[in-house]
Amino acid sequence: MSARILSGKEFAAKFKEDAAKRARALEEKYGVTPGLAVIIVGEDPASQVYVRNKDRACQELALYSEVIRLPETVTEQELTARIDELNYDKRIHGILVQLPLPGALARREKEITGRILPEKDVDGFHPVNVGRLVMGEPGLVPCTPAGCLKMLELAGIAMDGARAVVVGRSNIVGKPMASLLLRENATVTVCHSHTKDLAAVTREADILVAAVGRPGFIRADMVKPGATVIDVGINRLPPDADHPRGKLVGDVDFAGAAEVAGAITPVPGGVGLLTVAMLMENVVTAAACQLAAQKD
Ligand SMILES: NC(=O)C1=CN([C@@H]2O[C@H](COP(=O)(O)OP(=O)(O)OC[C@H]3O[C@@H](n4cnc5c(N)ncnc54)[C@H](OP(=O)(O)O)[C@@H]3O)[C@@H](O)[C@H]2O)C=CC1
Ligand SMILES: Nc1nc(=O)c2c([nH]1)NC[C@@H]1CN(c3ccc(C(=O)N[C@@H](CCC(=O)O)C(=O)O)cc3)C=[N+]21
Ligand SMILES: [Mg+2]
Repeated sequence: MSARILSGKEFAAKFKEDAAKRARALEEKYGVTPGLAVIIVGEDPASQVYVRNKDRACQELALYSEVIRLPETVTEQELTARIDELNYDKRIHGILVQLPLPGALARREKEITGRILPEKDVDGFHPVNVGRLVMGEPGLVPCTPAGCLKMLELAGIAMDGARAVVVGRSNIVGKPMASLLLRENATVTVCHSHTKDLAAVTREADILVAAVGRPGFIRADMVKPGATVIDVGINRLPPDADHPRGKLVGDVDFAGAAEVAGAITPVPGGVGLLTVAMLMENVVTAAACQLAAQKD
C-alpha cells in the first residue's frame, strides 16, 4: 500500500473545536446557545447511526439539541406542522429532516425539506441555498460535500486546475460536490448510471469522488496513479462472523485503490466524520445569522 491515508478524525476534531469557540462567543454576545433539531421518521438503522453521532457532537460542543422521532405512520401534514413549529422556535437555529424518508413520504421529500426556512436549512437542501451555492454566493452548503472539500483543503490537495471526477449526481452529495469543486477552479466531470466507459473517465481524474452507494464500486484500474480518492460511500455488508452487525465499507475497493492512489480516505474514519463536523459548523453559522438579524 502506497497511498497517504487521509483521516477524518483529526480534521473533524479541529472543526468541532472552532465551532465550539464560535458557539461560546455567540452565547456571550446574545445569551443564546445555538440549537439543532433533527427529525427522524421511522427506524432506518443507518440513519440511527448518523442521528446518534450528531447528538453526541451537539453534546460535545454544548449545543442545544432536540431529536424528534416520529412513527412511520406520520402524515405529511403532521410532519410539516412539526417543521413549522421548529421554524418559529427561537431555541432552534438549524433543522434537519433525516433522509431517506420512509414509504409514501419519500415521494414528498422536496416539499417536506423545502418547508424548512432557508436560514434554518443546515442540510443546504432548500432551493434558495442550492441557488446560492451554484451562483457562488454565501449560504448553507450541504454537510457531506462541504466536508469533502475541507478534507481536500486541509490535506493540501491542489484543486485549482485539477481534473475532478464526481461519480454520482444526487442532490445530497454529487451535485453540490461538483459545484464546490467548480468554485475551487477544478475542471469537473459528473458521472452517473448513463455514463459510457466510466473507467476511462475516472482514470482522467486527479481528484476522484465516489458517491455511488455500491460497495467496492471503484476498483484500482479506475484510478489514475497518484490521484486523490475521496470515498463518500457508507455501505453495510451482510453480517459475518467477524462483523455481527455487518462491516461498514465505502464505494471504493480500498485495498486495491490504495496501491494506485496518491491519497485516499478510509471508511469508516474518513469524510463521514467531517459531515458531522460541518453540520455543527452550519448550526453555528445559522445561529450567528439569525441572531444578528434579530438584533437590527
Ligand atoms: N458520508 C456521508 O456523510 C454520506 C454518505 N452517503 C453515502 O454516499 C453514497 C451515495 O449516496 P447518495 O448520493 O445519497 O446516493 P444516491 O443513490 O442518491 O445516488 C447514487 C448515484 O450514483 C449513481 N450510480 C449508481 N450506479 C451507478 C453506476 N453503475 N455507474 C455510475 N453511476 C452510478 C446514480 O446514478 P443515476 O443518477 O443515473 O441513478 C446516482 O447519481 C451512499 O453510500 C450513501 O450512504 C450519503 C450521504 C452522506
Ligand atoms: N438529511 C440528511 N442529511 C444527511 O447529511 C444525511 C442524511 N439525511 N441521511 C443519511 C446520510 C448519511 N450521513 C452520514 C453522516 C455521518 C456519518 C459518519 O459519522 N460516519 C462515520 C462513523 C460511522 C459509524 O459510526 O459507524 C465514519 O464514516 O467514520 C455517516 C453518514 C449523513 N446523511
Ligand atoms: Mg440518496
